Amino acid sequence: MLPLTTRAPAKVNLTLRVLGRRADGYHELDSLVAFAGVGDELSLTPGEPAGVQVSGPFAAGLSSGDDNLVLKAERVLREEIAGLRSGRFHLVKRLPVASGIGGGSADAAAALRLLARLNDLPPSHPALLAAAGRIGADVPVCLEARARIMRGIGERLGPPLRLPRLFALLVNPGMAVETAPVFRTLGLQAGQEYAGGVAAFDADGSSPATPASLIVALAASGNDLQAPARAGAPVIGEVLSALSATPGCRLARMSGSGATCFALFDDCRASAEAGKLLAKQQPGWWVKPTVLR
Ligand SMILES: C[C@@](CO)(OP(=O)(O)O)[C@H](O)COP(=O)(O)OP(=O)(O)OC[C@H]1O[C@@H](n2ccc(N)nc2=O)[C@H](O)[C@@H]1O
Ligand SMILES: Nc1ncnc2c1ncn2[C@@H]1O[C@H](COP(=O)(O)OP(=O)(O)O)[C@@H](O)[C@H]1O
Repeated sequence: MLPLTTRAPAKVNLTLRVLGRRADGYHELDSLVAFAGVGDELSLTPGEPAGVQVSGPFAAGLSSGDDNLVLKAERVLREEIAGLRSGRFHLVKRLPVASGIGGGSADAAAALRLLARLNDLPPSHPALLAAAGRIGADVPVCLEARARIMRGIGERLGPPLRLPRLFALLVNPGMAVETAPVFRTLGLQAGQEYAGGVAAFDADGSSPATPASLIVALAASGNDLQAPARAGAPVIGEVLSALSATPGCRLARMSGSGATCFALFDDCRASAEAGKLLAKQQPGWWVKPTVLR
């Protein structure tokens, strides 16, 4: 049987506000999430022996064992849907691992979408969202991979937003950053509220209509995890400085818990030129011009 395929686009937290810490230790967030043109690719060949094979530029160092989030997604969905049909996955890993752009979450969400197709489950089947929430905090927003406000620990999703296209440059300095220690560095006790900065804009209202007005709204907000991540990985400060210094950069910020940062530009020529410049200055960094939407 022919493989089923899907893309697993990178998630970018355009803003990320921490509102407090829950009794279970997880943090309440308010984050405007968008998705990039760059991503992993996942395919599923029905009927073949179970497992995942990994290839691509970031395959090294990523396990193809049970801890791969693709296989975790399959396991969790199997617990929700008795008699689930599956097969062998092939993951082309193009996104840096543990990098704040949710590559693993995107892969898990992609696996859920492929399994839904194979088992004739509609995309709105409640088991898919239930499974997504059990796999990881970022997986629900990656299921549909459309821009929206994400709240709670990631399970409360606003309606899809029609954001103007943003011309962006994504840069990762090649340092994996674990998420949990970054949250811990905020130093919040269970039940404590956090007076972070302002949210980007009201999730239920309309978003700014032009890229320029959206960038102005974004600039008034921020990422509350940026300072704690920088404290543990000072190279993030170097990435932000390098991005801010590129001609035409309107905003430079970290995504998620880092270390990937993004810069926003007025057009695709400016983002491409900035990409060429940075790739020359820092040949060891992952540098990707892309469109966020
Ligand atoms: C920070 C964010 C922002 O989108 O992105 P990344 O940096 O991972 O891309 C996410 O909230 C990450 O989501 P995800 O990576 O799925 O997190 P999980 O695997 O569920 O949790 C990893 C660890 O992060 C902490 N965690 C995660 C989410 C959250 N809202 N509060 C937390 O305190 C917990 O310590 C948890 O044990
Ligand atoms: N398919 C996968 N892709 C990326 N990371 C994975 C995958 N499966 C398991 N992981 C593990 O999940 C953790 C988070 O990875 P990732 O989603 O890339 O991070 P982030 O959300 O910070 O971008 C990493 O420690 C990685 O080893």
